[in-house]
Amino acid sequence: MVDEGILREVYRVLEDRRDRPIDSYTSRLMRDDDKRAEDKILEKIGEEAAEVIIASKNDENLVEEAADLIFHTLLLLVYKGVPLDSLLEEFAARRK
Ligand SMILES: N=c1c2ncn([C@@H]3O[C@H](COP(=O)(O)OP(=O)(O)OP(=O)(O)O)[C@@H](O)[C@H]3O)c2ncn1[C@@H]1O[C@H](COP(=O)(O)O)[C@@H](O)[C@H]1O
Repeated sequence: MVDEGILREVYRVLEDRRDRPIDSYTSRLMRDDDKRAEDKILEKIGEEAAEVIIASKNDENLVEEAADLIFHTLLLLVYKGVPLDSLLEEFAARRK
């Protein structure tokens, strides 16, 4: 069983791609070029959200599509400089 530490690990890689860009998918998304980085990431989130809806309706690939949506949302948070702990604290604060 994989534990949730994988999310922290991936987050750390994304912060590294932001701070020390290489030729990779996430570094490219976080770089301003012909399109602004933020717009590229937001566009991906829109696409992935639509794919989650389709996957759910068709009962097909829901886990994969949800992972894509969550991944690109994490990428946005990284790009905006939000620490993972802020997200985790927000969930913890909502816990009743
Ligand atoms: N978890 C992911 C991950 N999930 C999804 N994706 C990418 O997100 C994209 C999903 O977009 P689509 O489903 O629209 O597929 P696509 O048609 O290939 O999309 P486009 O590339 O054309 O936009 C694909 O290119 C996937 O490869 C991811 N890319 C990277 N990671 C993690 O991020 C880390 C850093 O990635 P790199 O920047 O590639 O090193 C990796 O080590 C992984 O742990």
